[in-house]
Amino acid sequence: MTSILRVDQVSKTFLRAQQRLAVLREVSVEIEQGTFVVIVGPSGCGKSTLLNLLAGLLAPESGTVWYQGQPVLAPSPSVGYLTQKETLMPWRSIESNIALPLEIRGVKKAERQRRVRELMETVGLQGWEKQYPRELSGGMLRRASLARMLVADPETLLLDEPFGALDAQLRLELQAELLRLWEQSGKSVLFVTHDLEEALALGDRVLVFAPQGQIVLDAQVSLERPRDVARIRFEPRFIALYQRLWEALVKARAQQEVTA
Ligand SMILES: Nc1ncnc2c1ncn2[C@@H]1O[C@H](COP(=O)(O)OP(=O)(O)OP(=O)(O)O)[C@@H](O)[C@H]1O
Repeated sequence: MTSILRVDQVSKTFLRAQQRLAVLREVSVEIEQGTFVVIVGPSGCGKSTLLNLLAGLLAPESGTVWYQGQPVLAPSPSVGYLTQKETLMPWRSIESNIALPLEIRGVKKAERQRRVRELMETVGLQGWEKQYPRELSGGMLRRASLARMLVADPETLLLDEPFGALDAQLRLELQAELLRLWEQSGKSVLFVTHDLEEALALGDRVLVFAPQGQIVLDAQVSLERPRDVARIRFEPRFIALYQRLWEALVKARAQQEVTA
């Protein structure tokens, strides 16, 4: 299999209270084309920073991030990024927020409208086209952001805790929808979550990060597909994998306490 994303010996620091804080230290990881890879790890271990580097929003201090064999120097239309924080524009209606990536690419209005309607239906937001972000619940805003990320059909998706704030039912619905989209499209996905059940229900592979992006476990999730996200958690193999992830996470947290 060919890797679509490659992080090669990447380090990143931030300045905090006049001190250099090492957030990623010589991190190397490869993501194979078409796979669904999940990252879990304690808060502050550098997951979002890694996604920012992969999205071309930050530059590494040393090492290189590669996308399809080219160094990443700026954001690319081939890579969709759903950040942890909502970034919908408050002055634009939901449909015009979702249409924005197509507008930027100069897609004609009729085609924009067709794609936006299609995506709004996919994420269950039909009827909310003319509303503004302030009129939507947190879950609906997430769905709108998901639609905006998908509208221009990027080949690789970076998702940072996309379903964290949703109620359990909606979360399962959107997980199932994302899996369906992914299974039909052959896209590559890198997904960050704190929820181990979500990681195992979705991923082909789960990476457990410790502080500074150190990988304490790289686990293949050999559960059959397509998956029923609601039921898969009751399978014995799922439970065994959950236990492995949990133990790795405990180890990662212990390292965090040592470095804190
Ligand atoms: N722009 C910045 N300036 C200074 N420090 C930063 C900046 N961005 C992130 N950090 C710090 O870098 C560390 C890693 O942050 P990051 O958001 O990558 O962690 P994370 O693993 O995604 O955490 P969480 O699970 O809570 O989202 C944190 O200590 C954070 O405070």
